[in-house]
Amino acid sequence: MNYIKAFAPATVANVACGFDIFGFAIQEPGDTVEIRRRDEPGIVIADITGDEGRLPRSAEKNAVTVVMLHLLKHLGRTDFGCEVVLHKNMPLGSGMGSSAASAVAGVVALNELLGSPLSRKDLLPFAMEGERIASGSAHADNVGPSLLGGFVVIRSYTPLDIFSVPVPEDLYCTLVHPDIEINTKDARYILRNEVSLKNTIAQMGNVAGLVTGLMKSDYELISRSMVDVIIEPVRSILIPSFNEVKKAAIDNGALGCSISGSGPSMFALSRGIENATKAGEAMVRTFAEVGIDATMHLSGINDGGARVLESY
Ligand SMILES: Nc1ncnc2c1ncn2[C@@H]1O[C@H](COP(=O)(O)OP(=O)(O)OP(=O)(O)O)[C@@H](O)[C@H]1O
Ligand SMILES: N[C@@H](CCO)C(=O)O
Repeated sequence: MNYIKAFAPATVANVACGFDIFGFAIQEPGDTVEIRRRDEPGIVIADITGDEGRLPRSAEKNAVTVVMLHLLKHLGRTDFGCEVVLHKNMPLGSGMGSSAASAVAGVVALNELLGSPLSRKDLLPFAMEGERIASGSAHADNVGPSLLGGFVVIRSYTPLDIFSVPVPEDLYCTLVHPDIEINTKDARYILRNEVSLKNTIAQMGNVAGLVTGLMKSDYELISRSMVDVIIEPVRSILIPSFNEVKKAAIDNGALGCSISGSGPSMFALSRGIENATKAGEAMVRTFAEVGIDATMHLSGINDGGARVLESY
């Protein structure tokens, strides 16, 4: 094989109460990567589309290629060379898992080109290196679901222990991206390192409630559990009209609404596509009231994750 084209989806990380431990994949948008074998060793970025020239062109600095360099080193394939074209289909600093989608598409494409020496799950630590370069933290709650699909729990980082939770079929996500930018690095920097016992107890109850609600298709329990008493109160100040947008989603039929990843995107979960549409439209209208354009993405939970689109 000489050529692979792969797609990796956007993701919603944290899912309200699960900072760094919960994430799920949506259907669209996502990044697409094309890689082509070349005779000389080394990885070269030949082109990037959709980034308005903002992303690094050096293979050591871009999430899409950093993960490939780590994988090649692990496999002892320093003789290998390829050319990479990245198609960015989502904004940077969006809270939609933009850097993660590039990293996952890159590592999946390269693994396929090399004849699939590693399983999907074994690619995770390499994909996490893309997050380290993008935000200074190798969190797995975007790369995990983008790679594996579905709703993912990271039970532990050391050792890495990740698993999937089944979700109700009629669960829909509305992801709304206001036209502003927040870097994950900055949004992590403002968090406190200490958490009170009272908030820890409340958060643990909601984490257990959300997983149980998803597994039992108990929409009421999902709704009651989409509460974040630790991260959201700090980060929501970075998003104009956060409280109004959240209220608009819930008043219009959403089960719950919170920050997607480190923001500024906000997501809502709803039972059924009609509620999800109504909630999303209300969220977009509420951002518009303060002069902010917002884009809505409506999707079921993507249970397949990244996929190879073409190979020859
Ligand atoms: N291929 C890539 N795609 C996106 N960002 C990249 C990529 N490679 C490097 N970066 C850098 O990562 C930073 C953006 O990452 P950040 O984690 O803040 O955004 P995000 O992935 O949209 O957010 P989140 O992880 O909250 O969903 C930018 O500084 C950007 O230059
Ligand atoms: N869990 C990470 C996700 C970033 O998308 C954070 O909230 O910083």
